[in-house]
This record gives sequence, C-alpha cells and structure tokens, in this order.
Amino acid sequence: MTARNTLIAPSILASDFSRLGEEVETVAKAGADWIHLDVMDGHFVPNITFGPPIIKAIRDRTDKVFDCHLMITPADPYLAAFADAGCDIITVHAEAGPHLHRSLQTIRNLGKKAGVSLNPSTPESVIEYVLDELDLVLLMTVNPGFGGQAFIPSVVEKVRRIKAMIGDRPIDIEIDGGVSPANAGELTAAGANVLVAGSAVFKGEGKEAYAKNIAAIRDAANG
Ligand SMILES: O=C(CO)[C@H](O)[C@H](O)COP(=O)(O)O
Ligand SMILES: [Fe+2]
Repeated sequence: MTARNTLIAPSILASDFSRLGEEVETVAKAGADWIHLDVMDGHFVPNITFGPPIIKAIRDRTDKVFDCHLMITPADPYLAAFADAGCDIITVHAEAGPHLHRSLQTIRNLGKKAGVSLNPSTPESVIEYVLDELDLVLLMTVNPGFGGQAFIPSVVEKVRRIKAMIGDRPIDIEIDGGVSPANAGELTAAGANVLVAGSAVFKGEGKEAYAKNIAAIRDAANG
C-alpha cells in the first residue's frame, strides 16, 4: 500500500544562491517539510557547493528540519562543525570513508540524527551491520554531484529491498535525484517516505510556484 505521509525535502541546490536566505524562507512557507542541503567538496564529487558558515547563516530563516547531505571525504573531521551550524540530520556517504559505524556514532553523539547515503551502484548490503545506528537511509537516484540529472529507475528495486531489510525499525527512506511527480508514486509504493527534489520544486518564481510544485509531488507520492 502507498505511504500517506510522504515528506518533501526541497534541495536548495536548485535555488537562487544570490538570494539564499529568502529562498529558504519562501520554500519553507510554500510547504516544504525539510530543507535539503547538498554539501559538495570537489573531491568525493566533481562539484563544490557550501559548508557550515553558509548553513549557519541561513539557519534562522526557518525552523524546518535541516537535512544535510554530505558529499565529502573525509567527513568525520567536519561532523561537529555541521552539527554546530544547525543541521538536524547529518548524512554521510557509505563510499566516503572506511569507518561508517564510527561516523554514525559520532553524529548521534553530537545529538543529531544519523543518515547514510548510497550511490546508485552501491549495494544495500553495506548497511546490514549498522542498521541499529541509523535514523535515515538516503538512496541516490542520480550519481551525486549535480542537480537536474535524469532519474535512474533501477534504484526502485533497491528501495524495496531496503524497506524489507529495515523491517519495523524507525528508519526513514529518502530518495534523492531526479524526483518529480512522474516517479514519486512508484517510489513511495516501493517504501520511500522522504522525497528530495531540487529542480522539480525551484521551477518558476516565488511561493505560489513552489507551493504548486511541492503539492504536485506530494499528490503523486500519496497516490
Ligand atoms: O544530492 C544531490 C545531487 O548530488 C541533489 O540533492 C539532487 O540532485 C537534487 O536535485 P534534483 O532534484 O534537481 O535532481
Ligand atoms: Fe542531495
């Protein structure tokens, strides 16, 4: 049965960076559940975005959950800085370091929710022995590094397998990359409950446009 309470997490990667604070406030008022923050280092992924000072600067624009997606390696030396900047959920990539269990423990010890992200080619087995350290699994449906890429449909089967793996543990399944009303329904039917969307949300100008875009994804997700 399709999930009824899908959360929508707009990625500010697709927003107008020259008005970042305003964009965060606008998309929050337009119905975003979480704000998704894509941190890229030019090393783990071939793009560079922003870090803790920028996140800190926009933190007071909304009280929505700050969902921080770290595409950086190493991640461990920077986890405290992201926690201090105001991230509520901190997600590291399974491929980005040798000590995933330690990274997740560090995030929880900082009082934040711990997430792990898997690239499209990474098997779900990497999370088998850290399930009890996890609050969220983020499945990439594009190769990380850029917004506006095409959705990779083979990941939908992985969503189903991860849903079965986590059983009744309270772990969110979040999807990131190329999400739109065209694929939201199959993702939630497979077990996802959080959908990140950048280019499908920041289309058009201002609150009404963003609200319409978020509602279209939510309606499709909830069947
Ligand atoms: O993590 C990401 C890229 O690495 C972004 O969150 C993702 O690509 C969202 O953008 P879009 O919805 O435009 O694909
Ligand atoms: Fe992301």
